[in-house]
Amino acid sequence: MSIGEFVHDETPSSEIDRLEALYRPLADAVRDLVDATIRTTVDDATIRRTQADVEALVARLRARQLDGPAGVRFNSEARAWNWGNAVVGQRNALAPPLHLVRDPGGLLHADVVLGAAYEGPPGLVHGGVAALLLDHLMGETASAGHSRVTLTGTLTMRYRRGTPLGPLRLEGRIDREDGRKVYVVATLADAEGVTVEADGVFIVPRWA
Ligand SMILES: CCCCC/C=C\C/C=C\C/C=C\C/C=C\CCCC(=O)SCCNC(=O)CCNC(=O)[C@H](O)C(C)(C)COP(=O)(O)OP(=O)(O)OC[C@H]1O[C@@H](n2cnc3c(N)ncnc32)[C@H](O)[C@@H]1OP(=O)(O)O
Repeated sequence: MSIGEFVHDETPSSEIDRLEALYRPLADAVRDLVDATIRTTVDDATIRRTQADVEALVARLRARQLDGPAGVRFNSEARAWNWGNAVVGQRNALAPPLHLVRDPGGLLHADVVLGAAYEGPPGLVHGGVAALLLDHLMGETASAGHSRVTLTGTLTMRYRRGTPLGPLRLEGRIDREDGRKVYVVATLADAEGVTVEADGVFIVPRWA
């Protein structure tokens, strides 16, 4: 099969910390720009002027850039960084981003606030976004603290009721394992309780 490489990169963790602290506020500002673009009600001239400003900023950043996506890199200290990841990427304004917390006992959880950029039905989280976030949390759950690589094999969602935009919690845990197959269960919940239940088979690929 073909997959981009996990690249061994000897950048020290302290330098990764410094770079993340540099880029995170930029990604936050771009995320805010996305939200503002959806919700603004300013006049036409202001929209056109803002578009020109944003185009100038894009040109400034593109003065020097990677040829392709950011990929996943890791160093000998077992520090991994995947800055472009659609769910947790520290430099990706499309990612909420999810901050995953590993609890004693094997549960993995994340608290997140989803705004206007993640809307599907009016006022509700897009079903595909719910699946995106759950998929990632479940993949990380199956990978057991990056001790192994797993890929999503099959993912099943049960949407029990609409998930309102706003503060949400995701939780995942390993249900059982069978050879290279890791069965994971997870939930997405608002303050009133579970809105989406997911179960999936995550597979340690033959090549890993
Ligand atoms: C190397 C250095 C590593 C360093 C790592 C460091 C840091 C890592 C840091 C971060 C990681 C970053 C992100 C990861 C976290 C989350 C990402 C979210 C998850 C995703 O977003 S991931 C993308 C979507 N995902 C795909 O893109 C998969 C495409 N697909 C394939 O890559 C293959 O298809 C694969 C691998 C699935 C199987 O390939 P294979 O050759 O290994 O499997 P094989 O045929 O040997 O089957 C073995 C047993 O699994 C059963 N089985 C097979 N396929 C199944 C399926 N689909 N569903 C249910 N069961 C299935 C068989 O029935 C058999 O079962 P049995 O043994 O009982 O017969």
